[in-house]
Amino acid sequence: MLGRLDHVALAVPDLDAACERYRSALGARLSPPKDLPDHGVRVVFVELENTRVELLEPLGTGSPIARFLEANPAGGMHHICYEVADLAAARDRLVGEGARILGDGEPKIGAAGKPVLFVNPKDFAGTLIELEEA
Ligand SMILES: CC[C@H](C(=O)O)C(=O)SCCNC(=O)CCNC(=O)[C@H](O)C(C)(C)COP(=O)(O)OP(=O)(O)OC[C@H]1O[C@@H](n2cnc3c(N)ncnc32)[C@H](O)[C@@H]1OP(=O)(O)O
Ligand SMILES: [Co+2]
Repeated sequence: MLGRLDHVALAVPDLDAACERYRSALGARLSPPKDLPDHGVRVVFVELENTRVELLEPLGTGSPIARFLEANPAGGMHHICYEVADLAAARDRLVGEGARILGDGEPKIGAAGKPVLFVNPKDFAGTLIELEEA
């Protein structure tokens, strides 16, 4: 069911500061910042040869990463995102395996313009998983 690793996401308290650190200390290639009000985040991608790292800052009130940053004020690894060929089939399979899909269970359009879903971290070894249709 699993395709390639699309991204690893880091929640950061200050996106501009994180970008500057990645740019100057690591020589990283960064995407332009993008606001995703539907998801409550502002995002920049660090482009790598084999995958991407997603830097996330809270946007607006009720951001899903706000509480994470309260618990981890310096930031930290927030989720991993796997590609799947068929998101509805992947969701149905996971639900059949007893995993809980977050939200209303319906896909939303993610930062790459593709449908995404999130799986409860309590059902996957404490790691929040995002599934993205390839
Ligand atoms: C889609 C756009 C973009 C993209 O790539 O395309 C993105 O990736 S946007 C990413 C931001 N969106 C989301 O994360 C959506 C899914 N997340 C959620 O619905 C919530 O963040 C949720 C349910 C995972 C946690 O909600 P909340 O923070 O309100 O809950 P608590 O603080 O009460 O935590 C409950 C419990 O879960 C543990 N937890 C929270 N976040 C994580 C995490 N990222 N990884 C692992 N575990 C997490 C937290 O420690 C609590 O554990 P407990 O043992 O009960 O103390
Ligand atoms: Co993501």
